[in-house]
Amino acid sequence: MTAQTAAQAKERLYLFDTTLRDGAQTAGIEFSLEDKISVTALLERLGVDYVEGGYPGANVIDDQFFTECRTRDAVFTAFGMTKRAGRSVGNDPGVQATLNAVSDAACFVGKSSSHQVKVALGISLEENLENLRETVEATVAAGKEALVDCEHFFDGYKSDPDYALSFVRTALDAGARWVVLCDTNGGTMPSEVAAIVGEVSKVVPGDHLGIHAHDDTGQAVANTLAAVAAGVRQIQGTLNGIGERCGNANLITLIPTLALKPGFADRFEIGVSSEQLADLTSISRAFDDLLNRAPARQSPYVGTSAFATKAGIHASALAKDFSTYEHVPPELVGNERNIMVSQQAGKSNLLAALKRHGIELGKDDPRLERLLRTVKEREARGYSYDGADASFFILAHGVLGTLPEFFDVESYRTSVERRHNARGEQVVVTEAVVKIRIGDQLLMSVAEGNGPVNALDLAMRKDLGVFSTRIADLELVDFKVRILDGGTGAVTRVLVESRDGTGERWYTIGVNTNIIDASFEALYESITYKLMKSEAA
Ligand SMILES: CC(=O)SCCNC(=O)CCNC(=O)[C@H](O)C(C)(C)COP(=O)(O)OP(=O)(O)OC[C@H]1O[C@@H](n2cnc3c(N)ncnc32)[C@H](O)[C@@H]1OP(=O)(O)O
Ligand SMILES: CC(=O)C(=O)O
Repeated sequence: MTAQTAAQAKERLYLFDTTLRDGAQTAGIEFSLEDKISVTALLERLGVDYVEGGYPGANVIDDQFFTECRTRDAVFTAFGMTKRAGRSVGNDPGVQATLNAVSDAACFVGKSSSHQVKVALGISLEENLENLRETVEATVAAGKEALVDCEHFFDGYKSDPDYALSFVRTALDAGARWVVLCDTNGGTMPSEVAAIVGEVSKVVPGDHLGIHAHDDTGQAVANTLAAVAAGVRQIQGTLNGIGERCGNANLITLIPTLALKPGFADRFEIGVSSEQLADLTSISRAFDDLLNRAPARQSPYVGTSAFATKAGIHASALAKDFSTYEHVPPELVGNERNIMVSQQAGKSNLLAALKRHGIELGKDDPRLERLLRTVKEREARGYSYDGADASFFILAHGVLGTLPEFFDVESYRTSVERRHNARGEQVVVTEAVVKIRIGDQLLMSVAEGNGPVNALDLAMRKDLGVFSTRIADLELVDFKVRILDGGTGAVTRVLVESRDGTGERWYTIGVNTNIIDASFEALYESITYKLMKSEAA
């Protein structure tokens, strides 16, 4: 068999991301509308097939999201629950909200365990199947791809296999494209998943079956792989494994396993290209930055420790051949090995990042070595360029000597005053004064804001002389602060997210012991990036 026919013989696996739906059920995580739009962009960068954007009708943000957001390539999916008993689909506001959302597909959850139907819904088993059938038929009639999440499927199958299977069959007969077998409580073992999916596959074609696994025994990824090996062809999961309770199957772990490991890479293909795979580490860390949390160092494939070694014996063997202590080359997933002898790997990483920004450098260019040292020195002080690509772009141009000098902030001052106003009410007034030099011209601006950073931002952008029109559509979307333990005292890291009229979003970073100055640095770089972008345009 030639390589081409071998590739053709591979079966397609479909990746369904539920970061914005099940992930939104994670304790401690609340997505804003802007967060949801940013996560969607990350998911499209990654190359998943389906993006489940949320639950229309459940809250205002999800309603807004489904009117304001679209996906480019992925199937945009709205979530909902099957219609309630005793009313028609047309009279069920929940079902209608899901069907009326602007989306390509609708995924409805229904209970496939007879025990759950009796206890949690309190309706007859037949009514539950009827609710499912009518909901799926309405979805198909609305011109949408229909998916059904079979809630409590594995527990339901263990206690009443006939009912669990009749639920699956009803969904398919009504026109569902996918029926997704859910380990809702997350307690099923991989051997049980393999056996049950094996049984289901005897009566339902695998290319209609999906798996949705929770991580309550730390085996969501193992359960997902067991299900794929036993026949399912759609995988549900989330970025970095967030989700209800202990989380969902982690797509960031599953994707490289499916793409690189024997038993999967040779049998299946996924919609993630090798270039997208090489972006995996960056996407995972950008998502953590968006959540305002430190990435887990020991995350498989993408953690900073995933390819790190401290042991001298390992380092010596690695210097001879990296495969001695690495299960896959880190660059395949965009990570880097972290050992004393790894200067080449660091450079390769930088070369890839520079290329993303249209900067081509030779591997022997001495400026690359200087940039690598600068990045490492700054990361040791608290900078993190994985989630701040625009700041990396500016840093690179600075080190390469190609950073234009648009404007210089000669000085700034912020003040916060708590006082009584004329009516005797207590008010807090914040003000910023900024002196900006553009060539020979000195401009001074004053602004009041909600707080010192807001005032500083407004003052900086109030009058940028000849550059004012070029930043007119610049908008600050988000502002995140994290206190880092720098070892010698607390350091503040500020991440600013900006966008402009073209819809492009970029991230800049500032680090300082002083939160205002860290914010100033991130704001200044955001404006500089925008000016460089407009210059290139
Ligand atoms: C396994 C999962 O993760 S499924 C996804 C779960 N996600 C969420 O629940 C997050 C968003 N949910 C919400 O905002 C709210 O729960 C809403 C808007 C959907 C519903 O709110 P409410 O109408 O106030 O109902 P509430 O949340 O209290 O209870 C759920 C109701 O749905 C019913 N229900 C649950 N699943 C289904 C189903 N598949 N089909 C029909 N009805 C169902 C329950 O019996 C209960 O009805 P009851 O109040 O008559 O007993
Ligand atoms: C649908 C879903 O989230 C579950 O069953 O866990």
